[in-house]
Amino acid sequence: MASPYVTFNREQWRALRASTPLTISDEELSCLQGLNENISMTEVADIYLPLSRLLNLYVGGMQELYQATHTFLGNQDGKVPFIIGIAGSVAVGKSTTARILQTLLSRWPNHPKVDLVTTDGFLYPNRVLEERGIMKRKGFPESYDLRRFINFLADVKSGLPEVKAPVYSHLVYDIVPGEWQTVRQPDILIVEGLNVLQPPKGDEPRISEVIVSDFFDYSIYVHAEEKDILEWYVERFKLLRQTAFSDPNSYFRRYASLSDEEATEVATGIWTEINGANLVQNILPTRVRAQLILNKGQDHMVQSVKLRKL
Ligand SMILES: Nc1ncnc2c1ncn2[C@@H]1O[C@H](COP(=O)(O)OP(=O)(O)O)[C@@H](O)[C@H]1O
Ligand SMILES: CC(C)(COP(=O)(O)O)[C@@H](O)C(=O)NCCC(=O)O
Repeated sequence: MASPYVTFNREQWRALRASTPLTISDEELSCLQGLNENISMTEVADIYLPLSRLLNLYVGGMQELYQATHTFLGNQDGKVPFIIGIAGSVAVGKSTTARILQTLLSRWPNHPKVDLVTTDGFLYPNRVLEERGIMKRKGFPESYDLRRFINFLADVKSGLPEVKAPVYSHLVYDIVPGEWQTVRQPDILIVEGLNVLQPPKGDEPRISEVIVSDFFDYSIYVHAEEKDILEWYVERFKLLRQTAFSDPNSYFRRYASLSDEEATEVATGIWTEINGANLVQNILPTRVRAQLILNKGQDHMVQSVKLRKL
């Protein structure tokens, strides 16, 4: 079967930036660096600027279509946000990709308001996970309140003036009761999480079932070799000892005093038992549904980009 994707190497992808002059100010550069001090600015220029140009063309196309409908109907309905889904493993770089795109996309005059929501807010609270005996399944499909997530997306897409998403804290490792993120009719909403391209539950998809990706206007999968992702996961875990784990409110206070060797062992154990298993069983199989795949190398640099032809 012919591949539905066109593959670009770095040079070919970088060249796609050329036809629209895109410049980035020093202020914006330092803002991006502030998101993640490890981001290389070459990477932003070569990979993420062309991607923001592609997305800008898609958003512009959709805005024109909505305008045509409004003209035809003679009404002035509320704005409908363009929704971008970003999928991939724990620690592959979804949040970093999402925040770079949020910053770059908000520079375009026709869609300045770009909001970002992470799907961890739709995890069940620990109390429910404990009741169901699935505390060690955080991030697996059954750990999310899918109905709530779908309702949230439906409300955003129907143009409601204000839609609230629950908030998850990595520090306390639980949903924060009474805390909400409010989405107010952005031009673009980026939705980032492990599960955003997941198919319907069960072996037999029901025809009437709505799935998360039905609400997406565009979808991106961030991919890397599992051995590299594990390395980034362990690295991040070790760094957290000096930051989040040392906080008195941290759920993982006991990890703050681990030696390098112990930290590597604990992180690798969590990876094998939870995040790696979830990657293989539930996340990687969804890659084929993405409209665009970013293939990252060991140094976090994108080596190739796959773009769906249709
Ligand atoms: N483009 C990048 N360049 C350098 N480091 C990166 C890049 N993207 C992610 N990282 C690093 O990899 C780790 C995982 O990234 P993160 O965005 O938190 O992943 P996720 O949201 O998928 O869990 C972090 O330590 C982050 O600093
Ligand atoms: C919170 C997560 C499930 C990610 O959620 P997402 O925002 O992708 O929906 C994940 O980061 C996590 O905490 N996994 C559990 C195992 C671990 O502590 O790494």
